[in-house]
Amino acid sequence: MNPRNNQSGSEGSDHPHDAEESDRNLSSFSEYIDHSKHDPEKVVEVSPDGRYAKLNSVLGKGAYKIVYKGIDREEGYEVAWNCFQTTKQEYAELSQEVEILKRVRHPNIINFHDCWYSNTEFIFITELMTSGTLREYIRKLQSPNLKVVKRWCRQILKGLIYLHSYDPPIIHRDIKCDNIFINGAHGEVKIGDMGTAKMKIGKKYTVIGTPEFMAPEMYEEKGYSEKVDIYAFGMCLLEMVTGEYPYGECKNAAQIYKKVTQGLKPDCLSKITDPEVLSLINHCIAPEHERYSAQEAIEDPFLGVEPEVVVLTTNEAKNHLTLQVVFKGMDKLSVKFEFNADSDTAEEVVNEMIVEDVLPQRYQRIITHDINRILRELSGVNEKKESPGHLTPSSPMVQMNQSHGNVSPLTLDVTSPQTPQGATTLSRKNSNPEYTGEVDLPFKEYAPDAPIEDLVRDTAAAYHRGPDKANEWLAKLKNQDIMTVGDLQDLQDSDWAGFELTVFASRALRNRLFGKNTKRPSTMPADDGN
Ligand SMILES: Nc1ncnc2c1ncn2[C@@H]1O[C@H](COP(=O)(O)OP(=O)(O)OP(=O)(O)O)[C@@H](O)[C@H]1O
Repeated sequence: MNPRNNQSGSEGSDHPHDAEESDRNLSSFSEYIDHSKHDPEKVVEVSPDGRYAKLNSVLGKGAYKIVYKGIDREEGYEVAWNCFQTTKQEYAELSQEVEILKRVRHPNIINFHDCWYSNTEFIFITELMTSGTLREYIRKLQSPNLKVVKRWCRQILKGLIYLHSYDPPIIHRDIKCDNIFINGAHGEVKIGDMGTAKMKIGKKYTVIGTPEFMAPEMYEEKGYSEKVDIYAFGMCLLEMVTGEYPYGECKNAAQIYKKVTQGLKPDCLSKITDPEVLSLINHCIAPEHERYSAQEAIEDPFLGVEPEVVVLTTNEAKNHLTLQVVFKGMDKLSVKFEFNADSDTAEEVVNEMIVEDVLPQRYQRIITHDINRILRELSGVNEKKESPGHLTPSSPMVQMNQSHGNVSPLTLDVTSPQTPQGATTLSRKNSNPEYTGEVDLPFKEYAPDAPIEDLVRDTAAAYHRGPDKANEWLAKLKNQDIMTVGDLQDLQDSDWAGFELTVFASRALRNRLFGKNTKRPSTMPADDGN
């Protein structure tokens, strides 16, 4: 960057003084002008607050906007300086949208930094992506291998899960490979062109999205949901694996419209031979009511988000374990639970977590199998206690934090994929803004005469169970004349078995009532602090 040109609002800041100064280095003034006109590092405009500088370098042009390279002078980063032609009135109408965009922060979504209006242009500053769009990459790589495709898909879907988790969901409306950007060095993928959908509507263009990527319901003008992004994602996946633009056989938007509204799939779909890829695409481009959500798509077998069970802690006797189901490829998504090897079986515990909607059914076999494997390995360790040298680095035992004493059987921390929690206009459905995983619930103090409803409804809500679940638990407790919290507090451990609650419900309620490390009935094992 040339500091001589850093003058605020200077559309070509060629002040005569600069020219005189430049004479010392250049043979003539005209040569300087010529040179600077093509100097990509020349600052040609500065933001009203002076923080951002637009450089003389066009990164790309789309149907709606021109994007220049820019510099964040406060942080020293390169940024993208986007110019979108619009009226001041339209800009003012976007203010709410802009506030939302500023709050959107996710590693797989291009950051929106700032914006203002200047000379018929809505100017906004976003994160700069260095390696072009996914579309360009696909053309370059010809047919990228499936490992790369999976990595891209997971990242796109993580971005969509994030957007759709807002309440109401943020709908991108124009997902396509040209709007997905890559940062070369690490193959990092981010969704771009955020928020321009509303601007394009403002401009009264007949088509909001891109016909090839638009779900049938978008043509119908009856309203649509965030599922339109999943349809578009399905079309992106089709382009990634075939290298062809969907509906390439159509000559114009009208032909595409006809095919899409008749439910006819793009011709290139027939070129897909991998059954897993085909199945995922079909789930994404299915009619709206059958279509995957972003969460379901990322859990599809093709993307290989397979659960794995790891041992977090164990007592010395290796019969009280804290286990955690971790979903590979899904950051921080986990289900943590206590397991008593003397009284629990893997089959029962997994089954209960499925009944309680903590785990999706399709993982039943693999998780049960994994827990049994851990139990086998642990009993093997018990038998070979005298010779512990047999542990290999890959053994789950190596991940174990040995604890001394008993692990509380009451702890149950769960973060499940389906944890919607209603909220105000624009809050995240997930209670934790960072998706940091576990929901650690402290016990809550209840007066002994508090109605049992208070405890049950609180606990159900805390573990993201719906009112139906809470009513089911309540009915079972009331059947046994449990009317107040005090009635439960007085019980012995063995009494809980009589309620016919699932292990999950029982543990959740007891966890809430007695806490992990604090109050507990005298009959329960002493806590070692784990
Ligand atoms: N954040 C960015 N970093 C780097 N280059 C970018 C960035 N955003 C846009 N570009 C470049 O600018 C070009 C135009 O941007 P974009 O496609 O978003 O414009 P548009 O008018 O909204 O698009 P469309 O025609 O798809 O509606 C892109 O193809 C890309 O080359």
